[in-house]
Amino acid sequence: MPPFPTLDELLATAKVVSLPMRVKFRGITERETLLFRGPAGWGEFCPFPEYGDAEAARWLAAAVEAAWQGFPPPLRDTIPVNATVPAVPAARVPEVLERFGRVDAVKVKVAERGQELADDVARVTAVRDALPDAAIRVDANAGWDVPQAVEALGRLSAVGLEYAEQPVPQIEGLAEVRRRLVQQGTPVLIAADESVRKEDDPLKVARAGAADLIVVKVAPLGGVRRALDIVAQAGLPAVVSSALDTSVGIRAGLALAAALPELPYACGLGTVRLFASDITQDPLVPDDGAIRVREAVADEGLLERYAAPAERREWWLDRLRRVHALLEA
Ligand SMILES: O=C(O)CCC(=O)C1=CC=C[C@@H](O)[C@@H]1C(=O)O
Ligand SMILES: [Mg+2]
Repeated sequence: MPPFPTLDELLATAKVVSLPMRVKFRGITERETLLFRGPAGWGEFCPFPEYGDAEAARWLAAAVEAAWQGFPPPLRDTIPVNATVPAVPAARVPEVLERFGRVDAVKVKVAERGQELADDVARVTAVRDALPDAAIRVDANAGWDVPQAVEALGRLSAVGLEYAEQPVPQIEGLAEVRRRLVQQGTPVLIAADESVRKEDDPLKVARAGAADLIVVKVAPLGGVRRALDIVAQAGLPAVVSSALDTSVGIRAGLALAAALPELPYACGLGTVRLFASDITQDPLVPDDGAIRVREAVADEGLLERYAAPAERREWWLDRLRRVHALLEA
C-alpha cells in the first residue's frame, strides 16, 4: 500500500465545487464537494457540512484510497441501479422517474419531516402506477418511531415493497419493527443504513439480527476495502448506495458493487441524475437500468465552471487540514 499522502500532496490538486441539484434531496439544493487527484486517479471528499471531523475522517480515508491506491479487481462490469425518488409531491414522480430512463427498481424517500403518511402513500402509489413491475423500496432515514413504522409499512406494503430502509433510528427499534410486522402479517424486509454507517461498530446491527440486509456506502465506511470487509463479516446481503457524490464518488461505489461476491439487489448509485450537472464529460449515470463500470475523470473546465465561492473553498480546505491531521495522528 502506498504511504498516506501528505497534506501538501492533497492540497496541490484540491478543487472545491458546488453543484446545483435538480430536485431537493436531504434538504440540499447545492451539493458541495472537494476533489483531488493522486497517482491512481480522482478522489472525492464530501462529508455533509454538519458532520464532525471524526466522522469525516472515514470519508477522507475513502477518497485517499481512490486516488492513491485504486480499487480491488472487479467481478462484474455493469451494476444494476435503482432510480431514487426524493420526498417530492406525488405529481412530480413521473418527471423524476423520467430522468433515470428504464429501471427495474426504485427507491422512494418517505417519512420526510413536515409531511404526512398520506404524502408517502401518494408518492409510493404514483411510482407503482408509473412502473407496475418495478421493485419498490422505501427509505425513511430513521424518520419514524416503532408504532409509526409498523403502521406506515403496513399501509405501504399494499403496493408491494422489496424492503424498507432504516424505518427507525435504533438497532433495537429495527428488530422490534421486524417482529411486529411479522406478527401483523405484513412482513417487509428491513435494511439497515444509518445503523451501519453511523455506528462505531458497523457490525452491531448484523450481530443483533435486527436487519435482513445492509446498505453500504464507500465514503462513510472508509473505503472500498473496508466496506468489503464489513459485508463479509456481516454475512447479510448488501446494497451499495451513494453518498450523493459526483461521478468520482460513484466510481468508488461501482468498484465496491463490482467486487462484492454477491450482488442480489439493484444499487443506489444512480444519484448523479439528481444533479443538474457533474464534473466529468462522461457522467456515471444509468443506461437501461445499469451503470457500466468505468473511470471517472474530472474535467478542468467543469471544475472551473462549478468552483465554489472563495469563502466556501476556504471552509473545505480548513476541514481537509483538520481531518488530515486526525488521520495522521
Ligand atoms: O440509495 C439511493 O437510491 C440514493 C442514495 C441515498 O438515498 C442517500 C444518499 C446520501 C445520503 C443519504 O441520506 C441517502 C440514504 O439515506 O440512503
Ligand atoms: Mg438510506
